[in-house]
Amino acid sequence: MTGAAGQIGYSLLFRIASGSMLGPDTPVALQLLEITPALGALEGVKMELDDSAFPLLTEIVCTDDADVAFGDADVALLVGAMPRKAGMERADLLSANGGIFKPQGEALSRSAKRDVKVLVVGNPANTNALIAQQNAKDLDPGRFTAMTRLDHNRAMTQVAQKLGTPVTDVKKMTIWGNHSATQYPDLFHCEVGGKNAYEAVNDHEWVDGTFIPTVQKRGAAIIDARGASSAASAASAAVDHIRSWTLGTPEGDWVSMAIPSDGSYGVPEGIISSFPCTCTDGKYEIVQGLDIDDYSRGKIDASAAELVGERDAVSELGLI
Ligand SMILES: NC(=O)c1ccc[n+]([C@@H]2O[C@H](COP(=O)([O-])OP(=O)(O)OC[C@H]3O[C@@H](n4cnc5c(N)ncnc54)[C@H](O)[C@@H]3O)[C@@H](O)[C@H]2O)c1
Ligand SMILES: O=C(O)C[C@H](O)C(=O)O
Repeated sequence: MTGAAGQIGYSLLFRIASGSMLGPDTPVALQLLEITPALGALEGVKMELDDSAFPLLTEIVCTDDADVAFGDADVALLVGAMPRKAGMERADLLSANGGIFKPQGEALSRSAKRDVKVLVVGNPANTNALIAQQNAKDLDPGRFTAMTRLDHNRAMTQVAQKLGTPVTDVKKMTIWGNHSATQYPDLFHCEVGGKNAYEAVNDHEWVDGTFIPTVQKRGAAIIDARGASSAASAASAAVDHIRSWTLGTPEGDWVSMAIPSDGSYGVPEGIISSFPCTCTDGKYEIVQGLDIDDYSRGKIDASAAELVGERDAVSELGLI
């Protein structure tokens, strides 16, 4: 895990060590990366992990060397990133993150297991994943994913609350596109209690004017309310993403993962965009054959266009 002394790390590490991510029978060795000035704080987190006496936890390594952190890694959680600061232009943000994700991609390529599962959480997550992927010349590009599971979980709860049902009744939620305000949470293919969610809601105004913007802007709403970005829920979503990828998705359901596009659903090939995915035997696959109407088409295309713009910007900066 990178950014291990940060807010998300403080939640995520304890969930992983307890077995939530890889199951109750899988031992966990943690290799934690931080920038040199944060190694002291990271040592404090290690002390607390030690003090929790987790039965599954076999080893904790704290380092500022990416090759040590990624050495023989089965799972790489790229959480540390450069946050947007007041007055920062998008190109500045992409460039600052390129300085992190380019060398980390190179280190993953040198040091991680060939079948490493990479999840990028640090924002802008999709494009940071693309930068890491494009600089990991000796790894299969398909190993690189970005997190839209938090958006997926947020969308599930919004629709469950609207219909007054438990969240366990919500199946086949899909987030399309970028982890940004252009993302498209899709109720047309979602099911609640076995019924089509859009029809069950039966309120287009709510879908268009409340549901979609609430999910799209939830990150900003958390920042406004907490004075800091989501951390425990982001950690929980990262656990969910890797658990689904590793242990599989249940029959009759799917999850949202940002993965390299193969051109499915008209999303330009190569960008790392969110799709409905099933996972079996440690492999993910895009759910095929969904009907996309004009309303959804416009929203999927808008988010894909934003990702193409980000890809072109990092390409111009020489990061990919
Ligand atoms: N995809 C999502 O759904 C989602 C949700 C919430 C937050 N985020 C993003 O996750 C990231 C982390 O959030 P946080 O709240 O934990 O932030 P934070 O600032 O609390 O922690 C980030 C940590 O990363 C470390 N770091 C910076 N550069 C590093 C590098 N090169 N190598 C290793 N570590 C490095 C910092 O020292 C810091 O400890 C942010 O970019 C945030 O926007 C994404
Ligand atoms: O860190 C942010 O900007 C928000 C975060 O990505 C979130 O969705 O909560």
